[in-house]
Amino acid sequence: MIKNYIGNFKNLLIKIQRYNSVHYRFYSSVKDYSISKTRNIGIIAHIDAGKTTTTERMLYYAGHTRRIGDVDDGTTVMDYLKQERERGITITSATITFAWRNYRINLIDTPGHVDFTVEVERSIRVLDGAVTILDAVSGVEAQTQTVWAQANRYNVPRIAYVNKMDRVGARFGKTVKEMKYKLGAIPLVCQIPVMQKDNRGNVLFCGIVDLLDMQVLDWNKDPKGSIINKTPLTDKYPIMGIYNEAIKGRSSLIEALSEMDDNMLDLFLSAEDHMKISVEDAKQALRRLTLRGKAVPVFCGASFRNIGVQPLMDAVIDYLPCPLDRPVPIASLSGDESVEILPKENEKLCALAFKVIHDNKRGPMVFVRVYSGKLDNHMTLYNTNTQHKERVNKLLQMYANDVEEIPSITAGNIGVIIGLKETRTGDTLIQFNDSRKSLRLQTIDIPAPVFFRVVEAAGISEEKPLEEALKNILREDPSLHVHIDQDSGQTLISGMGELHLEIVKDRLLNDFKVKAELGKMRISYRETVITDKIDHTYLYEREVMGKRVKAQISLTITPLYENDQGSFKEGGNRITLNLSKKTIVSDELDQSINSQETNELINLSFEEISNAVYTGIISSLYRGPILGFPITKLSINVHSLRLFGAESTKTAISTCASQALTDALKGRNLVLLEPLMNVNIDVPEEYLGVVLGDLTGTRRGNVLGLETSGNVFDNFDNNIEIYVPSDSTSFSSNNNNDTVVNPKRVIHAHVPLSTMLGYSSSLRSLTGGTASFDMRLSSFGIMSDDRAKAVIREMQGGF
Ligand SMILES: Nc1nc2c(ncn2[C@@H]2O[C@H](COP(=O)(O)OP(=O)(O)OP(=O)(O)O)[C@@H](O)[C@H]2O)c(=O)[nH]1
Repeated sequence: MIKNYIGNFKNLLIKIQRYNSVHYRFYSSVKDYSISKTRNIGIIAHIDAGKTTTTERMLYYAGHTRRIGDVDDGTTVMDYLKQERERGITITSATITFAWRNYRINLIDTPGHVDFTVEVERSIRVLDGAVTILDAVSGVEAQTQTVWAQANRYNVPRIAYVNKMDRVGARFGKTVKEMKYKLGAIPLVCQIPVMQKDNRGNVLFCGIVDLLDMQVLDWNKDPKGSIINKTPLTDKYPIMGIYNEAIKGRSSLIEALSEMDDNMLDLFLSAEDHMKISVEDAKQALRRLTLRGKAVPVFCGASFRNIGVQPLMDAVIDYLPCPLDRPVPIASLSGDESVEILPKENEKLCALAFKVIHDNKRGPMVFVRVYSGKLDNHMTLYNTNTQHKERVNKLLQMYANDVEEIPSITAGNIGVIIGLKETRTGDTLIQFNDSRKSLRLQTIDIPAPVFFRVVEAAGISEEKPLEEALKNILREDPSLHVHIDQDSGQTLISGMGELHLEIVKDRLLNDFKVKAELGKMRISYRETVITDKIDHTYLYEREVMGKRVKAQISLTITPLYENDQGSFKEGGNRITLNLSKKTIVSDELDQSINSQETNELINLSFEEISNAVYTGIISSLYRGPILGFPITKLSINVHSLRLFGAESTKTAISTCASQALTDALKGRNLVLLEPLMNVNIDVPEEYLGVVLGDLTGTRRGNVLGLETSGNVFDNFDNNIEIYVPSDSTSFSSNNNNDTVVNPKRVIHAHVPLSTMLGYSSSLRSLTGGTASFDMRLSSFGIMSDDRAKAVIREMQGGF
């Protein structure tokens, strides 16, 4: 027995020496759970709602950590990038796996800041369900609405957690109301808060009532909140009013469930009393409705005080879907064909790389969700986007900044691959010997970057490391773009916001240790032409390596209609190739249209020729004639291409297409466009005037609407009646009554981005930190002559 023990210990030491960053854990193993016992969930919310604080508690209660990390001290497990700890915000989505009630939870913590919405979107893409955290004082904030809409786009079932119930001014009922009014959700309240007065008369949040099993839960026995005290709620309970409120809450919940769920309706009709409906039946009905996206179960707590987190973890298991509960993903094959990707281990492998992180020791870490089949260690893969063969060196399970090596990742699970050299965020991976080489899972749309900065190496010896570092950052972050300015030769890096590029700078200098300088933050403008219609034919003729290359292209350019955003991929333009195989090739001797197939005359397929034309048009759109900003808002229709003789190459065709477009725009009425942002500002009534004045004055904002937050509930046309616990009863926080104290107004406006630089700090100083805002690119608008001249002067003054 002792021998055995020593033998095992030696093995363990050998393993530790072999790979010193693998941590062998003795708690909460998460292996071998079936797909139905897996939950891939995310936490989405407004900045500072308490995502990281809540997640840290989840890890602690699941036994994954031995102490509770604190955002304010910079000791959290989830925010593990140096910049995240320093700034106390989440930038990259850390993925973490832990076990709860014998289920495996793969949890993705997502950033709340508006600059990182792409990060949220790519996480939502791979989630099966989400926990929305709301701040009980601020309620539903602007960014909550943004992330809620993102989750709607992917039909992600959600539960909600109203956090910070311990704060003065916390109002659970008002927050529930706002969920219905502002988010368009049907919130079903599953818990109500227990509030109690202390000796000094302050009302404190000290527990919750579970409306399903009618028990009072408190965490008073253990300051770390590991022990939950449960007491059945009866009419003898010492806090006045709470029993009646709970009865009202339970009957409303059962009624709402019966209105929406047929099984529950049957039970409801046959039961004499809603109290007789079992907890299990109610839970099942709630689960069915949540999975169908019909309702959102609502819970409450104060994570920072260690109250309410374990019931939330239970709710993740009870109400959020396993991969089998989700619609089967459809992947595209070449042409119009598509295939269902079944979540089964014995199917062919199909995985999506949803995140790439560069790790100094391990190299690129590719986070994947396996949709079907099984991904084994050392497998040879095929990346259908880059069309490269890739080899798996190691598979890892992540525990935030801690890892465990695993032999495989099965269908429905999330893990990390080490060893892939070319894979980027959004790529589809299959097994190398799979014949479905064009199989692609749907990827996310990435909004156009609106800021850029020049980045320069501090010396010649730093150029290579800078190039390498930028390459790695680009693989990680698809919302960043790097390109070389043709006139100045400078490298420009563009992204989604000021903070986004600030973090890139931090990472280049501190993580990648590159000596580089970054120029001023600049707005990324666009260019377009004001015209009715341009018909243009262009002849390209060159001598290339002793051979004469000749091609002719005809195209038509028209502006896109006001509401037509164009295609993301095509930079807000719409490119149509109206080429048919029979009209492409002409014999030089006989200029008439030749009826032969393309490949009989030249060595290129029709697809290669079309791709070359497309690439040429795209490259020309990338750099406009005024200041070299991308061209946008055009519809370009290429309707004829003639190749003369058999010598045409793909490069020659691309160059012809690119020059045809540039030539067509020469001497036309070209204008500069500036990014216009959709701005939503939550502001207390007393600061409304000052914020509006600032917005419509120097910031040139155009106010589209004003709403009152919270009180407009009745306007919402949603005929399911929902239960809203009163915020005015004796057990509720601080004796607030239902009338909104400090009501907030929501300003919706269109504002040029150029006037919104540094807006967070000026809004903070205008409102004493009581307002919050959310900003997204709406469109690109034409600039006035004066503004355009000023921008041209500024840009020509150098970067
Ligand atoms: N009073 C109180 N404060 C809380 C509670 N939960 C979180 N906080 C505080 O709120 C602040 C923000 O918490 P985080 O957990 O970093 O919020 P987050 O949503 O992860 O923030 P981002 O990652 O930046 O989006 C910190 O100062 C926390 O200590 C709570 O239940 N009560």
